[in-house]
Amino acid sequence: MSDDGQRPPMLGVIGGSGVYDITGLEQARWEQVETPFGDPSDHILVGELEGLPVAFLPRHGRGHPLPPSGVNYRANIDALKRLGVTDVLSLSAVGSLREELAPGTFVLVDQFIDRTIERDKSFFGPGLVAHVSMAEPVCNRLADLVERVAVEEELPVRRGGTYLAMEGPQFSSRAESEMYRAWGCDVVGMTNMPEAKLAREAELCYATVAMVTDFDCWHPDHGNVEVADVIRVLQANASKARSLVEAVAESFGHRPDPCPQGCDRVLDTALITMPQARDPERLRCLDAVAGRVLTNDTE
Ligand SMILES: CSC[C@H]1O[C@H](OP(=O)(O)O)[C@H](O)[C@@H]1O
Ligand SMILES: Nc1ncnc2[nH]cnc12
Repeated sequence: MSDDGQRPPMLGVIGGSGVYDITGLEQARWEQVETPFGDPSDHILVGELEGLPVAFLPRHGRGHPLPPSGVNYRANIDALKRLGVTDVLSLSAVGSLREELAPGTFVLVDQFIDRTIERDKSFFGPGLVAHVSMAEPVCNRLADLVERVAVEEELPVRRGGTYLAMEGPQFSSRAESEMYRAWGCDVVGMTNMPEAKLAREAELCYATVAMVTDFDCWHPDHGNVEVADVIRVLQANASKARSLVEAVAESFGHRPDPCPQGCDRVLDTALITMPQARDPERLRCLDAVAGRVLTNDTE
């Protein structure tokens, strides 16, 4: 932590389907990180990119053993924070719900609708209750940077869009797909919730590059989505995603600090349980996620 209380920048990258490593890391090593919430999806690849400390975590594990509902999202976010990560860039495969978002498009989503039902969605709970705002779930500072770099790299990028997070693992029925379109959603995936909620609770800046791989099942001129389509499009785009990560790391140092949106301070106003009613066991588990605001409780 620096004199002004800021943690030095460190980029965390969560790779989704088809992105199980990143390139260009110096002093790269896979590290095992233990958390009070269980095991992360895999060991975490730590190193430096363009002088910036970077941590990469494959969301489904190397080789993709974990389904979307089996990912331990709390452990993943806790582990990244524990390593010193300040900003999380999520790379995610999504289906398109819009004619103009063709496969190959990189969408910098700015909103989410959470329809997942089987996941631990909060670090907080009995013994320490917190309510963070999800009104603006994506960090604009990070998204601005990714957009600028993507434009420089001449990637087909679109700023803004709503990501519908479904439970899966089955893809949507046509009625569901049409309903998401009627709701004004732009893309559909299975993983960004509760990931974005947990990143917010952990005071991490979070942004997603949603890489469109298919038209789900609503488009009359395209067949229904299959895994093979997703992988084929992702393989065609994986090198673009990797060079985007390298370029983001290169530009990362030149940014205002602290986060203008306040992502790194949300817990200042979120805790509601009075100090005398807090559960010491819960506090111990929150050492990485919320240690900044709990130092008096745990001393
Ligand atoms: C392989 S298609 C479905 C799968 O792909 C997406 O994963 P991720 O967001 O980690 O790239 C989607 O959410 C599903 O988990
Ligand atoms: N059509 C789709 N639905 C849900 N998740 C996806 N990931 C990639 N394509 C998807």
